Amino acid sequence: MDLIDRISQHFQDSAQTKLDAVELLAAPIAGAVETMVGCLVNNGRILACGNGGSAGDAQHFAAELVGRFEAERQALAAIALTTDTSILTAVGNDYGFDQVFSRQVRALGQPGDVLLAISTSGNSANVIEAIRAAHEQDMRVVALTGRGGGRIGEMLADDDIHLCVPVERTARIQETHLLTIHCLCDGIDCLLLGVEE
Ligand SMILES: O=C(CO)[C@@H](O)[C@H](O)[C@H](O)[C@H](O)COP(=O)(O)O
Ligand SMILES: [Zn+2]
Repeated sequence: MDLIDRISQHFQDSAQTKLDAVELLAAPIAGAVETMVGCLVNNGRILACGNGGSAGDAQHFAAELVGRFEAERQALAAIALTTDTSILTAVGNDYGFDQVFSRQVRALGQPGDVLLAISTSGNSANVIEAIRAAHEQDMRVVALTGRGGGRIGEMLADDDIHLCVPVERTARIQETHLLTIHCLCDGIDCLLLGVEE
């Protein structure tokens, strides 16, 4: 397969993964939008975490809420737990890397806040610990996972929301996570502003 063929295959696979997932994910994404808007209008905050590409996704989401997505609106309260290198190194060094997000959830999270937990495998220990801390703080969890959901899928509470991309390949899961994040941002704007397009 030459490079052009490989690139074409990536585009085909990515598009197909998204098309295959829409039936499964549309309703729970809408539920996640309602949960997030309910949190935000009650002065709650959305905390977001993940590793590697998913750290980038957490930051992307927070940027679109604090800044904006497509429509002009008020700033919305979202914090990526992946950005403060002093906190990440201090907590990682003193308590272990598994605690880098959970410690921040315990510091910042309040009842009624939402944790956006992102893991393609559903098995990252620091994301699992963050979910555990969120439950202790009476926060709701919206989990973006893949590959069947892993341990995260098994630990979610009944009123949490699981958005699991039903494929194995990390790149495809991440690409569908980003689309999902844009659907969340669009849905939040739609409910807050009545944005049509
Ligand atoms: O972006 C990629 C691979 O596409 C990597 O940086 C990937 O995010 C990292 O290996 C993460 O540590 C994977 O963690 P997770 O998604 O399984 O929770
Ligand atoms: Zn990646």
